[in-house]
Amino acid sequence: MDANQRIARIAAHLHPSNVQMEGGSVLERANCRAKGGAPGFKVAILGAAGGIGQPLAMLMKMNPLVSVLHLYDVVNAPGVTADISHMDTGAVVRGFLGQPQLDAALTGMDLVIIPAGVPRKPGMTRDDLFKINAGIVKTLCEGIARCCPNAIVNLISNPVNSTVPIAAEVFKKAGTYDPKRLLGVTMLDVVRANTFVAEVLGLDPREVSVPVVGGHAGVTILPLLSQVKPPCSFTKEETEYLTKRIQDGGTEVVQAKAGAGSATLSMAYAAVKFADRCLKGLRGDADIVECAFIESRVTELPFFATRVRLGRTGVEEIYQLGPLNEYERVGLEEAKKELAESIEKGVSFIRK
Ligand SMILES: NC(=O)C1=CN([C@@H]2O[C@H](COP(=O)(O)OP(=O)(O)OC[C@H]3O[C@@H](n4cnc5c(N)ncnc54)[C@H](O)[C@@H]3O)[C@@H](O)[C@H]2O)C=CC1
Ligand SMILES: O=C([O-])CC(=O)C(=O)O
Repeated sequence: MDANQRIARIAAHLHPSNVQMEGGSVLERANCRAKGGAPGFKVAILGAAGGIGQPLAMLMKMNPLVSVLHLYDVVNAPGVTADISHMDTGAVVRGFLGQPQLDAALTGMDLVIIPAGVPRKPGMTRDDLFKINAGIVKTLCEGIARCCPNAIVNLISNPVNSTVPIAAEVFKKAGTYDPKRLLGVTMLDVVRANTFVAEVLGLDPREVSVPVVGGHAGVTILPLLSQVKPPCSFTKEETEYLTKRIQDGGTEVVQAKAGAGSATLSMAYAAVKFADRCLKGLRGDADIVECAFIESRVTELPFFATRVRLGRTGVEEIYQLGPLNEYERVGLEEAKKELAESIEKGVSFIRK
């Protein structure tokens, strides 16, 4: 490239219309750069302009495993894309606005993260979001089936206990379903459990690991405090306090935000932590074990969150629950009752 060409290119970059949106010549340049850049994974965020989406996009732009980052939303995708694209990290960022650009956003992706949909307000349950979010997840998953059927999907939109079964049914209908690649994100429950347990034990949360199984709503969130690492024991009061605090962590934030939404920053942190583990699995790293809500035979229910091993093909091993104490056995029965209904609601939304 000679000096004139370089200047023309810089000038084009400075022009306001030069936000890297789908369909322009800048996209072609970005494509060239992406090819010449560091090898890495292609990641799309659907709902990238939202409360979770924006910090999630920022943190994914900082992830060295990502070479291309597609930001899709039905509003404000150009603004968020322009902003994030100025970060001097490796990933090339492109924005996609509205349904007509969904397919372009998804084509070629290795990992799709979905935080699209409405959040709770005080007094609502996650299930109250079903009416709106079920349709959003359906539409987005139809796009994934069309454009990147082999991508790993990290589903964040609530109610996760129903949206994951919805996604599975959409993929089955399209003939693209692979249960190893569909994961409901329950990482925030683990992140909260690690934090609250560490507080009680007087430890650094980074030293604590709490398996959280079941699902992602109220009593379906089942922390296995008998399996905490490092090994420890809790009094009955501590067990009850911790279990309830972990189960109600989302509501704690919804109430504190008083109508301005639900957890966004801690969720973006948890989503990036989880996505990074999925990418490391895809890369072939060994011993990548995390909790996720997936198709499972660990219980009689078709979906259940447990610890899973992630690898090149997604979920490569699903771990059993391990020994439960009496408190956890009672909690498990309660969790399964509610979970069964939420799963059925999701399945019948597509099969109806
Ligand atoms: N799995 C988990 O642990 C958690 C899940 N959530 C859930 O994540 C979802 C998003 O939460 P927030 O980011 O706080 O909400 P938000 O309202 O701030 O953002 C949602 C974004 O989705 C976009 N959107 C709506 N319809 C869309 C469509 N058809 N295609 C693409 N984008 C679309 C909106 O334009 C908006 O930018 C909610 O359902 C919330 O309940 C929230 C926290 C934790
Ligand atoms: O509570 C909510 O509505 C959002 C959520 O899932 C969480 O923070 O765990």
